[in-house]
Amino acid sequence: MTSILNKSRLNMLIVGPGAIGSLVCAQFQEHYNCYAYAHRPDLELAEQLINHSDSPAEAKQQSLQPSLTTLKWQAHTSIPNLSIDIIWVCCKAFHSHRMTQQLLQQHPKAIAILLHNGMGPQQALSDEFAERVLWGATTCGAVKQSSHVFCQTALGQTQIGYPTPQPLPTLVKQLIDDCSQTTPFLGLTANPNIQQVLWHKLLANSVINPITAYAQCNNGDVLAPEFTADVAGICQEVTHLMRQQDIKPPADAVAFVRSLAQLTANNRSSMAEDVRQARKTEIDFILGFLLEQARQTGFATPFISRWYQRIIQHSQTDA
Ligand SMILES: NC(=O)C1=CN([C@@H]2O[C@H](COP(=O)(O)OP(=O)(O)OC[C@H]3O[C@@H](n4cnc5c(N)ncnc54)[C@H](OP(=O)(O)O)[C@@H]3O)[C@@H](O)[C@H]2O)C=CC1
Ligand SMILES: CC(C)(CO)C(=O)C(=O)O
Repeated sequence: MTSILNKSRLNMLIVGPGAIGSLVCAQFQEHYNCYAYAHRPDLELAEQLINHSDSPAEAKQQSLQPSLTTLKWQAHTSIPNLSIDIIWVCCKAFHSHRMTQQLLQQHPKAIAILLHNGMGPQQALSDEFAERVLWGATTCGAVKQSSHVFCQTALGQTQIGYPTPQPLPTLVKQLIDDCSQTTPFLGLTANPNIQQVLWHKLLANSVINPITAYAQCNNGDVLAPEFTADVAGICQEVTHLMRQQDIKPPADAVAFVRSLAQLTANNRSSMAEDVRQARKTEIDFILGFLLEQARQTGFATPFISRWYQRIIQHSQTDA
């Protein structure tokens, strides 16, 4: 008999019930109670996730029918005194610290798993809540298709772990185990070196996101000769900062970033979309975070500084 069938249903709270939040709900709703944190009173939850068994492009080519998953989540405010076991933090990086801090205080049994892009809130929350905070990074992709529908655009991997090596709580091991036995939406795995995973993702986001946001182009356009010097310059600065933090950079940082740009060539980065839709970007948690690291060590970062300024001048900055 599987582990899923042996246990009572646990309560999960999804903070930021957007694209990534809908994947978390789809992944766990059969065996866990999924609640979406209502950060505003008029929040309407999406009802469906369109999921292709393969990449959407491949599915289209092969005329595969997408599968539809009905999302069974409820708004959290309607259930007072609910005891939460797991908090999935799927909001944007600029909401993460305040929301997670508040919810971990309100739910003293809960463990938070942070899935947003960028860096900064992770360390601050671990400093305050220690082993109640797990760090995560996902290569899954999802977008909003209409007001009540999200679409999974990439079936990737979601890695979670503690920033310093220590055993995962039984409950978290159970989640990973359960995921491996059901339809994969998140591809959840444990990684004892999650800091490295997050820094490598930060490297990619430091190059692809600002360039695509500023030039309003697809990820693949970052490979164009006009950006070669910027790609190399940002990579050189980020890898220097990684080494200063004792994080091992990819063997060839430029090749690493270029291969990700190639892999996601027809996609638009999250920052490109945020700028296009005049939404606040996560620049302060990507290049802003790196600028703060550089400031602390006195390392000059002309490429990071230039691209940070470009995005700040180019985008909306309100909360
Ligand atoms: N989508 C993707 O493919 C990927 C996204 N990521 C990262 O995951 C994170 C989430 O991205 P994504 O799901 O795309 O973003 P979405 O915009 O789809 O979702 C964010 C959600 O947060 C909600 N929100 C707004 N304000 C608050 C608040 N104060 N407290 C809590 N929640 C709030 C939004 O609701 P409202 O309707 O009010 O705006 C929305 O439901 C980001 O860091 C992103 O970079 C990482 C990899 C891939
Ligand atoms: C890896 C990349 C650039 C994929 O689009 C991403 O994480 C983002 O858009 O934020």
